[in-house]
Amino acid sequence: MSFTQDLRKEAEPLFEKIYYHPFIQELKDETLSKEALIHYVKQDYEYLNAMIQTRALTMAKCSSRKEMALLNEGISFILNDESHPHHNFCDVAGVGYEELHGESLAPAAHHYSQLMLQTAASGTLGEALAVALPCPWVYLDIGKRLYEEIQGNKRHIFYPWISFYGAQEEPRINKTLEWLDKIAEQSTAKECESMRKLFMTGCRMEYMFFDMAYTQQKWPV
Ligand SMILES: Cc1ncc(CN)c(N)n1
Repeated sequence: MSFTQDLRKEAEPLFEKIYYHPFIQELKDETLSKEALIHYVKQDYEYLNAMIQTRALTMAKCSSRKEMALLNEGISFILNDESHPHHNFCDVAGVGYEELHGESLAPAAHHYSQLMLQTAASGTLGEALAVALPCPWVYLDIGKRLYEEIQGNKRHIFYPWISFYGAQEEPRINKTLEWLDKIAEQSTAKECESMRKLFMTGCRMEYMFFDMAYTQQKWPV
């Protein structure tokens, strides 16, 4: 089993917990509250800014144009495409997208963003890739499963969100998995352990992010 296959196996219970979080289940049932949708978009817009910066910091650690191009694709995806699922949520909630920009980060989104940025700034290339891997990987899993469950129903109110994440990022994720496997092959057991821990924490933060949106988590003081 490759390093990333091991990661995916270890994270299986977390992927399950995320999929069965009420945010995702109510999204599937088209009953998710307007407040949760709005809180999610506000926080995710800022989180994705941090992800762009994370990718840029990671790029500074690359040694080839091929590696840089892959990270660049990830940045372009966020800048040019990832507003589509946000627009879907805004349309359902009946709010304008631009109205939701500029929010300060709630505790879970703050912690997740800082973890990625700090790892990308001061960690190794492998650590930077590992901490940012749950972001596309978890959403691909959710999108595929939801797409199957709604049987590709285009009239589902969240069809644009579901179909977007069910397909778009797969080729790039596969390239990243191969890349991380190569890095792991050349790393010590201690370095692999650090990548593993960061990946698992990233998965936990994906759960926390949906929970934050669902409960509309804010700083209590
Ligand atoms: C928190 C979070 N994680 C992942 C994704 C999917 N790129 C996202 N939009 N937001």
